Amino acid sequence: MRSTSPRLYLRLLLAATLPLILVTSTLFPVLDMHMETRLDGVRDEAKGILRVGEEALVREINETLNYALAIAEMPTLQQRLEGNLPVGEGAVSSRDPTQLSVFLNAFINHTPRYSKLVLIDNEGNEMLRAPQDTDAEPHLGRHNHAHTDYFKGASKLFPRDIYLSPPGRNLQYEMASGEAIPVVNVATPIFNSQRERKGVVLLSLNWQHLTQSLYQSMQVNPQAKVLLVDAQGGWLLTRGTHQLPDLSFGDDYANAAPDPWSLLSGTLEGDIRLDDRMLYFQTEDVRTKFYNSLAGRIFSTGDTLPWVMGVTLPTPSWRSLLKEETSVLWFLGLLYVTAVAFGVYWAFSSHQQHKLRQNAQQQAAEVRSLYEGAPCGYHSLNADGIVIKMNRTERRWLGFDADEVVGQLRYRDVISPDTQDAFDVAFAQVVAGQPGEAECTLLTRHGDQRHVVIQASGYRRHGRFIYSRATVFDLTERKQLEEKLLAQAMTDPLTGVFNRRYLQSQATNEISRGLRSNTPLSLITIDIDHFKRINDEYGHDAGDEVLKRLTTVVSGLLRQEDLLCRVGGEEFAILLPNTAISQAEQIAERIRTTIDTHEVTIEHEGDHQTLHITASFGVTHVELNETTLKAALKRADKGLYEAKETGRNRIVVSH
Ligand SMILES: Nc1nc2c(ncn2[C@@H]2O[C@H](COP(=O)(O)OP(=O)(O)OP(=O)(O)O)[C@@H](O)[C@H]2O)c(=O)[nH]1
Repeated sequence: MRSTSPRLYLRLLLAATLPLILVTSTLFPVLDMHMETRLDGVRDEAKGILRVGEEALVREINETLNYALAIAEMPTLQQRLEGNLPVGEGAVSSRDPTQLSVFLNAFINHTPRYSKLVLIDNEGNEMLRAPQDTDAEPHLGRHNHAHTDYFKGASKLFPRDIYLSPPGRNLQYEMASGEAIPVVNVATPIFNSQRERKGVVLLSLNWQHLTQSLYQSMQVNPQAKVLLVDAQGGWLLTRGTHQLPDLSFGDDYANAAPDPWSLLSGTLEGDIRLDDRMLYFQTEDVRTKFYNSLAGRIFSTGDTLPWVMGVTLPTPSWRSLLKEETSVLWFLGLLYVTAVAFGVYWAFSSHQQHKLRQNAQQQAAEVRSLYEGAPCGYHSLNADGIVIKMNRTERRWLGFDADEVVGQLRYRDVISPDTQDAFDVAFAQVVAGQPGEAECTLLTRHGDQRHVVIQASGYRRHGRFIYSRATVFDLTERKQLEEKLLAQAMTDPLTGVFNRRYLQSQATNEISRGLRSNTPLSLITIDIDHFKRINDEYGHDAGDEVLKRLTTVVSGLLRQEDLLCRVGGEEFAILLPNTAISQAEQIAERIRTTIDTHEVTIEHEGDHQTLHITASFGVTHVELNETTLKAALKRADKGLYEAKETGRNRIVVSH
């Protein structure tokens, strides 16, 4: 339990976090695509607004160019320049009362995009000015424009070519109604009908008016913010950006916003993300981008062209996207909850499975331990009798390691030759589908023998024998016990010699052996004389002692193959294989003499008593055609009886 709980917690944690990661990683690209689509929409809208602004800008500039050209080609204007001497010192054109002057004044007054119109001769002298009440620029000494950029620029141009003074930081200011307004000067040369250069006409474009019309045209979306910067990063509008609201004309946008500027200045067209806004921009070069214009070529000086024009619009945030896509949110939530539910189910079920697996493993280990350490042997054999499995107990009996038996050992080879037949029969039964059992002797690696009984059955699949499963019980102890019990059953507990039952069982063997070898078999019966007296005089224990001593003495006089048995209380019998009756008589005599001369010392009432014992004997032969010892015993007893009757301590042979 100590190790499974953290495992469960870990699984639950995984169940909660993995779905989140999976769902997010699956749906993020979809939402991201949504976001991209929105951004594309914003980009398209910005492009559209920029297009409108660009048209307004180009229109304003083009109209100015066209007006400048139209004025330059007015015959009266050319005549004015040809027919009059240049205006001298103090003789300003604003006081010219001619019809031309009236016309031009009216034109300027009714077109607010222009702040002034100036007619300049070839020497730079101002010939005419409209409106008349416009003060001459303070930097123009004596109304001479000879040193101005527009005069110098336009003086070299061909007909219909235009000079555009560089706006931006070079914006020129002039006073109008007491305030300094920025202007952009547009100048074009004036030629007469003989194509002689006669002077220059200057038209000043009120930049404030232009930017105003830009704002009006571009603020289709009230959230749109306009950007117009010259090539040096000079700010060209009256209002600032969303991020830099304090910017005003001529300010250094490049310095104030270096990051966007580095991108703006290096690319012709594109978009940039500025925090929560998108800036769409493109370069505008009014020198080349003109249409519906009568102008030839357009020139300018300085390095402030082209301008960069742009518009910023707010970009959608993730929050706003999700707010709009509530169905997606619901779907996400549902998906996540379902995934977590599945995850939790998985965590619990796999935890349960883990526990079951652990239990199964534990049980398997227990079964394996029981199999290996069982007090009996287990083994499995394939159809060829090769060991495919054997438990530790049986391996230990045989003295082999696992790798020496599995797939290596033919089980029949460890069975003693005399029990191999029994094994073969039982194994054949098992292979045939019957249970088989055989008592065999196993030959161990160390040369020992082990008596076992093997009980086996076969494992079959689709009616085919696959392998046998055998239980091997060790019979050694049982055999020993049996032998012990048998020995006990056949032995006289007092004297340790065999009893009557054993004598009778062995007699059959000895009779048949004698028959086979054609050798005689004799029998002696012995009965201690007056044994009752010993009991009576010295006690039963003393009698027992006498019986034991006598047995020892008699045993010492016999051969290995002779069989001494106690057949009654104080009566003994000796079966003598390969012994003729005459030899048996001699043996009986030797025993009788030994007993007679052998004194037995016993303890009686604290004293040592020496007893003289004698015994009587009956001797007979065993007929080899008899199957039991019954008749021989009877004959011997007859002789014994006779010996008793005739005085004891004697031998009587009965034939
Ligand atoms: N101490 C002892 N006495 C036994 C045992 N078995 C039998 N006896 C005794 O042996 C005696 C046999 O006596 P009897 O059959 O009358 O014969 P006997 O006294 O030996 O006299 P004879 O055979 O005629 O010489 C009995 O008193 C039995 O009680 C025994 O295992 N131990």
